Amino acid sequence: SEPLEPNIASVDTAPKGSVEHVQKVSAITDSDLVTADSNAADWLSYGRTYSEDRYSPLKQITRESLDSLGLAWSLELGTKRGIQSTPVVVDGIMYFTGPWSVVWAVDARNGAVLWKYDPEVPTAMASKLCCGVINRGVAIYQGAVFFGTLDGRLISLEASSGRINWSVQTVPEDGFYSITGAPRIVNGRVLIGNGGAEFKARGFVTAYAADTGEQVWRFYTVPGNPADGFEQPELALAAKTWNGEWWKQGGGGTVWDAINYDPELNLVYIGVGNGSHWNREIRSPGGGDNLYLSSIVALDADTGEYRWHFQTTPGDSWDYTATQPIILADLEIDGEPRKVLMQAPKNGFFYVIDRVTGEFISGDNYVYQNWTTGLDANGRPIEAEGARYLSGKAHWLTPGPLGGHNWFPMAFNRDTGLVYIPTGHQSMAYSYRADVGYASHEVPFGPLGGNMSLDGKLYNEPVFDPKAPPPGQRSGRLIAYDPIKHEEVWGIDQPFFYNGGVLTTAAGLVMQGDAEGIFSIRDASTGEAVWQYDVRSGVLAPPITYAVDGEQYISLLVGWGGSQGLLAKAVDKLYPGTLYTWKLGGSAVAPAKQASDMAALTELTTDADLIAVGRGFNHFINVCSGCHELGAGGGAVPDIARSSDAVFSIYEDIVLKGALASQGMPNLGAVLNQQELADIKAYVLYHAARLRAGVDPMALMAELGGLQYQADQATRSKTPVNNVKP
Ligand SMILES: O=C(O)c1cc(C(=O)O)c2c(n1)C(=O)C(=O)c1cc(C(=O)O)[nH]c1-2
Ligand SMILES: [Ca+2]
Repeated sequence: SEPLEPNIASVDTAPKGSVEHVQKVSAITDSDLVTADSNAADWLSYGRTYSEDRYSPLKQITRESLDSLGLAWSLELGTKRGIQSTPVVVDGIMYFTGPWSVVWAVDARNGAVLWKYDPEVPTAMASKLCCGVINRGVAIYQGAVFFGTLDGRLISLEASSGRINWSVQTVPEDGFYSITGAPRIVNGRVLIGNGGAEFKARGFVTAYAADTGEQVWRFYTVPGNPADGFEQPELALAAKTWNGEWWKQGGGGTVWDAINYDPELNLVYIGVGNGSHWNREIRSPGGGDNLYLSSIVALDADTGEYRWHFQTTPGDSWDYTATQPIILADLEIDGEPRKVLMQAPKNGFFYVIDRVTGEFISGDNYVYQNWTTGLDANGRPIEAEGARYLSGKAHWLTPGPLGGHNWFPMAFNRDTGLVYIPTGHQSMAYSYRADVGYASHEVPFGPLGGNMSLDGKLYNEPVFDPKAPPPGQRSGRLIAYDPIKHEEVWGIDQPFFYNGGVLTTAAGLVMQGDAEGIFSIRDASTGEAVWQYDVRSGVLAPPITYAVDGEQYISLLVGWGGSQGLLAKAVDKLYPGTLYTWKLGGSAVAPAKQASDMAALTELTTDADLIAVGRGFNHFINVCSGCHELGAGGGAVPDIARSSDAVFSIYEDIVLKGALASQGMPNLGAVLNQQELADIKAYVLYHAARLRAGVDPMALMAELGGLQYQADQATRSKTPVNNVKP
């Protein structure tokens, strides 16, 4: 018999989807969350259970029954921005987030929308985000739906109606903080982190009482100014690993994705991000490990007090965050049962850590990396010569700042013992010249400010590694990794760098959507694709599976965007964001009508010099790129490089006078002057011309990084070019 019925309080009398039904089934308790593993039918929290292994016990959909798998329903979401959310499902009611932190409640049997809540994030917020207007999901508990907003609010909604219970501002309002990650529920509290370490942030995670929104505890990941005193005793110790006046730039260490909980140990595990600035030499001159950057930190769930930490990348200089998803598992290692946590952070090593003590068990490369020659017996990286790029040369390092693995959830299958990881291969020339310094203290992003370029060759002599992916080349690979034998069991190469998160099931299946717009179900033991469906837009989000009324469903949110979607297209046709759901015998037809070919790139040309183009690129990144995905095709937000001549003819009115303010394009008259606007136009037309000439988009990014640097050099003695405040 298959475990297809939820073991949470079900309602027999009220019809599914009615207020009475939703009220009852969304009244999730702590015990429902602790026993979520035995509730095969539902998907109660971000990673399905507290272990966040994304392993579903459902097995109605098998290799054998796949022949009859078909679309049950689909729902168009009216957006063309990136979608990363993991839906949660309880007794046939599904909740998820879309772009701009909008929340949806739908009937999981047919896609009927029960309610939708738009927190009305100010559109100007887009310029304070590294990676698009994305959100990774909600938490449900005691009749409420919790989620974070891009502008830093944590909101509780009534699950049955979408009406607001409470809302709290979780970050300083004047900063560059944002929330993209999903909240987690721990013992009556809602835990939420934030992002912003590419700008100017000091990381922290906060616990709020689920019923009132009152703050219970907050844990800062990096020390502030010692003169102000330390909020937590271990920060005094941590401060000894920092130098200079790091607090002026916040230090970084944002907790923007992984938060796990082990109910038995009553420990919370947080994944801590990169430094701000990226380059330690600027952030903390003279060195230091810079605790707790790029670490996994264990906290007491009740008090938020520090218990232990494991630092994956001491003294991070590469944006090697350790925020990547964490999976809790019980493994037998050298004949001993061990309670472990597993993570594949950006730095290219797959870690198995004792989650009771923080002891390092193993760390192996899951992708090619060249910033170390390996790890020592305690898991500390042995840095390769030149890895800190202080030599006056540009060092071609892999992984680059997008990591060997980013936020895309991996999955662990207890039956095969394998971890399925969506990995990526890419490099960057990290480079620094002390004589250049930073032009901007607001935006320490890769190519900005002249300390790093995307390929470095225009101003610092590059040191290349022939084994690392060369400039402009990025690819993906879904791997099945054995955490005990330390080996890849199978791997599927993928042409594009970013592909979707992963789900695995007790039927021996692994599921993932990819950047080409194909959703694949694979044999978990061999990787063989046994079923595929064309979802027609690049996929970022992970699939989930659930059961209602004895039928198993698979759902996947589709919508291309995020940090890669801002730069590069996935497929040539643009479809609106869509939620697809399949079941055995499903015969629904996918919506077809709204597909549109991309508008052609403009053929207008520019006679501006390359310095103006470099300046324009700089302004574009600071002011425009939060919304406009240049050259990528555009979606709800038009691609400026594909504007019509008519649009270009009123370009100044649009940007400096608010001609399209009613359609969401802010009036930037107070932000940009006419010269800056002319530079941006020069850049846009240059970009379009280079793409029309067939230049690879990633190689073009590298070229533009160099032009930006030259422009910065040219204007450095006069006005800093990087000081535009959005
Ligand atoms: O340092 C940060 O605060 C921060 C935040 C985020 C985010 O909130 O999405 C990303 C990153 N860093 C980051 O380094 C990164 O590679 C990244 C990729 C994405 C994405 O959505 O595709 N977000 C983020
Ligand atoms: Ca980052």
